[in-house]
Amino acid sequence: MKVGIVGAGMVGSAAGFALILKGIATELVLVDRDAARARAEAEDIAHAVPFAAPAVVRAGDFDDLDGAGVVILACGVSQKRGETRLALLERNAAVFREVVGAVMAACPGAILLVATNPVDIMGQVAQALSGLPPGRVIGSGTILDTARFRWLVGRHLGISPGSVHAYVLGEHGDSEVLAWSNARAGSVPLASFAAQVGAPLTAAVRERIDEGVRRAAYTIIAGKGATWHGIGAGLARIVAAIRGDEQAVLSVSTVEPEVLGVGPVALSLPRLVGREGVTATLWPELDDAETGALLASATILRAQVETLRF
Ligand SMILES: NC(=O)C1=CN([C@@H]2O[C@H](COP(=O)(O)OP(=O)(O)OC[C@H]3O[C@@H](n4cnc5c(N)ncnc54)[C@H](O)[C@@H]3O)[C@@H](O)[C@H]2O)C=CC1
Ligand SMILES: CC(=O)C(=O)O
Repeated sequence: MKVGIVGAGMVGSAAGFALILKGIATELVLVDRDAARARAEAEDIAHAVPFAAPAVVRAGDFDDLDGAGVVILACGVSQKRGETRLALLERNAAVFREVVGAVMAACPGAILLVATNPVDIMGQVAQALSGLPPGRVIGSGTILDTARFRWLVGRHLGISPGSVHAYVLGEHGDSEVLAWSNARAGSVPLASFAAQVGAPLTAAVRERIDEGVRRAAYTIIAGKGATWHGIGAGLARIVAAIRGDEQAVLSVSTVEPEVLGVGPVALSLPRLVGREGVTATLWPELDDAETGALLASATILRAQVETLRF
């Protein structure tokens, strides 16, 4: 599959590297307003091709996105130390006003995969600017938070994160909701599994894991200025699901007409992802506290959208 990436910074280039190493993209085009950066990243990623599957990697202009099946939008500003994702909204909405029309002119048939923060609202902006059906504009949403959740739970239980079936829902941001009540290890409810392996999920353990997921970006940004490896792998996972028409259940963000009475709003829920993008939302069973937290998250996102004109 031909994949385009607009924004060849840390996130865009990490996604490109993951797509090449995993053999998901056969052609990769990097576009950035800093053309020298795009050329340098393309050359660096191309040097990984001899260690992976055959692929063409190059820098280009918007016109070179022609024929792409997926275009990843990773352009714009990122958080400085201590800054929230929501604080980026106005600046990145201005970037999308420049970029989305140019992408659509070059490849109207592509699925847009948004990584730029605040990713839920940027996905909603991209959907409105592109005029594409909601399922063809996918925000990476909580794919990364879900990975962080599974990794921390797996480490606590001493099992593979791949055997942890648990999701983070709502905003990719401070109001996100860790859905503990329906989480499982293998086919066993999480609390029962934890008791069986002698690693109970006490309130203190849950709080530590919640903090580890919710604050991960802040902690990593404090240490190295930005995050990129995790989201790069997450974006590659979503593209793989599209390319393979997998109908994979992934926590990604799309615009819903309403969530718990709030809308239209984009946030993450478990969704089916395949060749046509998102084709279904799978409403999870949540307890009252989680439902309340999801409603609060939807309300925060909707209030931010209402500050924008697009
Ligand atoms: N969704 C997620 O889970 C995550 C999202 N992010 C977000 O991804 C975005 C990118 O982050 P980084 O790659 O670290 O930033 P970066 O600063 O390294 O890269 C951004 C790139 O966008 C380019 N750019 C800016 N305006 C442009 C325009 N009008 N046209 C073309 N290119 C343009 C810049 O030249 C730069 O190369 C940020 O909004 C960040 O918050 C970061 C990590 C995780
Ligand atoms: C920066 C960001 O959104 C993250 O690492 O979660």
